[in-house]
Amino acid sequence: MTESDLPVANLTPGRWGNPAQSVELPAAARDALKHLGVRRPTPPAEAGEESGHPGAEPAPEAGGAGSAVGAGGARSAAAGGAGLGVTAGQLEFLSSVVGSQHVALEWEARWGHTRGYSTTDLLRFRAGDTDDVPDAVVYPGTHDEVQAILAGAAEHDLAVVPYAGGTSVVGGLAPTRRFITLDLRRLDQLEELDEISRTATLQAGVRGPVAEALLAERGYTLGHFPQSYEGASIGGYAAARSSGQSSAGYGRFDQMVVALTIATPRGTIQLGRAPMSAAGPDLRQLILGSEGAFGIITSVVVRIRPRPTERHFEGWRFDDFDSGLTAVRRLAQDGPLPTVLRLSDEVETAVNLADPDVLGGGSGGVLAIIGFDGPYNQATADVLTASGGTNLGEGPGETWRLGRYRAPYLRDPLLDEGALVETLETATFWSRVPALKAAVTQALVDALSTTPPLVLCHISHVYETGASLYFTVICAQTDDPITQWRTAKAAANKAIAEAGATISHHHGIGTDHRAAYTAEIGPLALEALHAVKQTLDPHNVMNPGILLPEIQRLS
Ligand SMILES: Cc1cc2nc3c(=O)[nH]c(=O)nc-3n(C[C@H](O)[C@H](O)[C@H](O)COP(=O)(O)OP(=O)(O)OC[C@H]3O[C@@H](n4cnc5c(N)ncnc54)[C@H](O)[C@@H]3O)c2cc1C
Repeated sequence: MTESDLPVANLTPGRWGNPAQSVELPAAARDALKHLGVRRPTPPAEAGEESGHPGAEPAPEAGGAGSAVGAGGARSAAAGGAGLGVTAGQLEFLSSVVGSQHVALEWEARWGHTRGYSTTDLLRFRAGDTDDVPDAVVYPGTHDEVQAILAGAAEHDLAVVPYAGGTSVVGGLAPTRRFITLDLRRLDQLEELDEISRTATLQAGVRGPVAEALLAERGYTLGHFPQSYEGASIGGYAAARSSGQSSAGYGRFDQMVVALTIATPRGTIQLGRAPMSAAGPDLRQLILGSEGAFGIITSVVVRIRPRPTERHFEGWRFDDFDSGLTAVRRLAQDGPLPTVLRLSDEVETAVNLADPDVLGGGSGGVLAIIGFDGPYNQATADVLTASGGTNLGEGPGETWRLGRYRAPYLRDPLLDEGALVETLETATFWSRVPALKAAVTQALVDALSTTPPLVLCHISHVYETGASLYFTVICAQTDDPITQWRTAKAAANKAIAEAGATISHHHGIGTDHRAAYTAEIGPLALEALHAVKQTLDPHNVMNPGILLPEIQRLS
């Protein structure tokens, strides 16, 4: 099975993954949770029930995103009457642009576009928290429709949140004002494939597996495989500077983008006339990572590569994280890099390996995974051997490859059992990696001292000058797990800032990281970004409070 065979997961609100493939927690994991003091919480409130949010109408009988896109969405809800989140004038405007059948006001569609998939988001779903529910969900079908909505948004007093796959884990879909959601799923085309230049023009709503399948038909791959691959979309990858598990071989998503089109409230901008250019600053980089604050990316031109005819994955053992770190740094700096390069620390190795004998007679150590899209490269293996690594063969590599999208499925059953489980990530230069890892781990342990946590860490994105660190935290939930996590996350953010690292390597900023981001870039850089926002979005209709703190709106 390869990525182009995987189906798109139709995510349900508040629970990760393809509902048809939910996973059970292994019995051994349940036992392990007892050692962390994890106890099953009292049954959660029925998610999706109304809780008096000012814009919420009584839940209608059926509907949902699927039926909303179908016939009669706006008409039927409008006929339903009182308490709609949008005014008649706003509804008339939206319907005039996209057609009333592409405006959904039903509760189920709006609830299904509420927030994203951070653990805090999931806990708020479980608590039935209806803050952040959009007033309407609109499904534009063309760039021009997106452009027309943004151009008229201020006049109709609408704040707009673009929604691609909905997998944000940083509060990127929860703005600071009431809003409508523009779901881009109808922008689902491979517009052009230039085999001579090896580029593909993909619309923003194409989901990861669909992009791979469309390219596979022509013998190509994008090579972008984040762990959210089953749900996330091209537009979201670009807007949040995503990085996939094969980044060592294919690069980050922002490195793949050669051109893009963005609709802003002031008009359309097209960037990228050539692969590289000395014509001033690279404005593509201003839009990549802008998380909808300046406008909506409607299509991107990405570099593509021939589909590999063979793939190899294998596991390697190192005595400890430090020796593994030296090995992956050597590969990152002097090569040859594999396509996938991943190093788990001692705790992550112990937690993830059901069979510790994989590492050789229970002697401890840490696990590294390397993968090649294409022929096996013995020179890579030679560097690992010279750095003290032991080749464990294909078994652990294949286990990782086959389970790579399943790990996030465990979060919901863990939450069901009463565990708090969440991830965070950062990046720094090689010389600072050990201190950063120690500082973040200590901050989490201290902040969660009443529910002692397991803190797992791995490296899976490497550069010549540094790497990202990805942490997973597991502990017992307190009675207020949302505050519990926010406190721990604040401590981790502080440790990241004090260590001179970045608040995010690939999850982005959203609302959760906004304060840390503004501190990271400083007041002058923030002012410059606000000036860009003021120019492209003078009435602040785009993603208010996401990425940037809100500024005063022009009247
Ligand atoms: C289980 C899980 C695993 C994950 N693993 C990874 C990983 O391995 N690597 C990684 O990089 N990320 C990962 N993420 C985070 C997330 O999947 C990425 O940030 C992804 O890029 C978001 O894409 P999306 O299509 O879901 O975007 P959305 O969540 O819909 O949107 C993200 C942000 O961008 C804005 N936006 C969306 N589309 C556009 C557009 N066309 N133009 C302008 N703004 C837009 C949204 O308003 C929002 O602020 C993971 C998330 C989960 C839940």
